[in-house]
Amino acid sequence: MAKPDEPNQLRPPDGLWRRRVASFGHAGRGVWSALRSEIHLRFHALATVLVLGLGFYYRLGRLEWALVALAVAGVWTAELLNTAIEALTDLASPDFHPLAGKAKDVAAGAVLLAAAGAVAVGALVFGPHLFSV
Ligand SMILES: Nc1ncnc2c1ncn2[C@@H]1O[C@H](COP(=O)(O)OP(=O)(O)OP(=O)(O)O)[C@@H](O)[C@H]1O
Repeated sequence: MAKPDEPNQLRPPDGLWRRRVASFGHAGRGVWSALRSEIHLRFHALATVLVLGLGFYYRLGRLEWALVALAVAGVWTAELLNTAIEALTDLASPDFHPLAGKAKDVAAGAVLLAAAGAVAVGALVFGPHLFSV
């Protein structure tokens, strides 16, 4: 245990804490701004609420929740990165450029893959609950 007159190695300086808290604020602002500008994200928010509701209704097990959480987080992550890449692409290349198109297409492809994975997880996790008699 650190003595009172010794600097505590485990505790970052105050400025660092402030910056960490500020980073959370920036991240939250990013999600909020993407939610406001992207209709797809609002759809994901609705789908997330529905999936969480279904999960509680069917009393999913721990592993099932883990899979659902990963699938939901995967789609949100892909969609937020896609939004960021679209914004950067529009900034860097407002005019038509094949590379700008490629960047946007690849980012959109990531969303498509994440969404396909989430659909598969949803079918495998909720299917047996929905169709069991
Ligand atoms: N600057 C550009 N240069 C070349 N192709 C582009 C450019 N901007 C967009 N594109 C092409 O048009 C497609 C659609 O781009 P857009 O910016 O409208 O995104 P989007 O798919 O409509 O996404 P969102 O609906 O989330 O805004 C891109 O995937 C890309 O193929």
